Amino acid sequence: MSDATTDAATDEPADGQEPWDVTQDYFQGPVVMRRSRVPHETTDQRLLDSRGPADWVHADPWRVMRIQSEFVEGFGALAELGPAVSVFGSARTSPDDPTYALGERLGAGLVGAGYAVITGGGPGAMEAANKGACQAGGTSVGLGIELPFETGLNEYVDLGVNFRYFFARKTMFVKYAQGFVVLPGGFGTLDEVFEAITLVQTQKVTSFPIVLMGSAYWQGLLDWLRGSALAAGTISATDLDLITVTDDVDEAIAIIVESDRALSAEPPEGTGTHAE
Ligand SMILES: C/C(=C\CNc1ncnc2c1ncn2[C@@H]1O[C@H](COP(=O)(O)O)[C@@H](O)[C@H]1O)CO
Repeated sequence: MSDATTDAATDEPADGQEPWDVTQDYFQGPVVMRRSRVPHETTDQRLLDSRGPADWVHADPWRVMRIQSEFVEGFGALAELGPAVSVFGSARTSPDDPTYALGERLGAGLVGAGYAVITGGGPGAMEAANKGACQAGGTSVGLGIELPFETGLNEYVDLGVNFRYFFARKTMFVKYAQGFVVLPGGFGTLDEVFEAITLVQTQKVTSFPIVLMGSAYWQGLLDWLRGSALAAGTISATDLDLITVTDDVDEAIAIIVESDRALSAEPPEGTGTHAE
């Protein structure tokens, strides 16, 4: 669409029209422009004009809108979820691996204790926890992530949200869960565990339980945390208390239930005991 006062192709004043008055202040929201800064087109013109390069679609301000929309969609989908636990674990755990059966028992047990199960919605350990939750008749949630190799949400997800950005998705895992249970996993799982530990350790969130399942798998990491990180003074002994390790599904669930109960008995947010 072209403007009444300029020729669309050249931005010059159209025949018989007055040029833009560059002696007048030009207001664009809070911005004031004068002389050479006075634009030759209005904001509406730029919005309604479909010609020209489309590079702006890939520019950061536009990206911010997409990021914002992921938060809005995620909050909207999960706001009424009720009590939930986020379960993490390897995307590569095969259905015949004992960890898969552990994930199924965990998913079912969490449902039995009144929790929805939130996972990354992918294959492996995520699928196992969703399967257990789904088959136990509970709420099985998958927060998928757009990856170059598309895997899609596993078939046991009943409520799914697909994210483009990892950080928006990670907010949902924390915001809507009463605790984290972590099955054996690789880099993705480690990232999720350590982000949770960091949030609790720095008191950026109300403390929540982080339970690692599979003691044999996690032993090497715990040894390193004690033998290297603690020994070097990069973490403190109390930081190690932020995680619990167990092989027992009932114990993992009991830890979350107990923490949930203790938190419910605490004064509500805003009374000085919680971090913003
Ligand atoms: C590797 C394969 C598929 C990957 N698909 C994923 N879908 C959803 N979420 C994923 C996926 N991969 C990683 N994640 C997240 O990280 C954790 C698992 O990562 P790990 O490196 O496998 O431990 C998991 O909790 C997800 O949130 C095809 O096999």
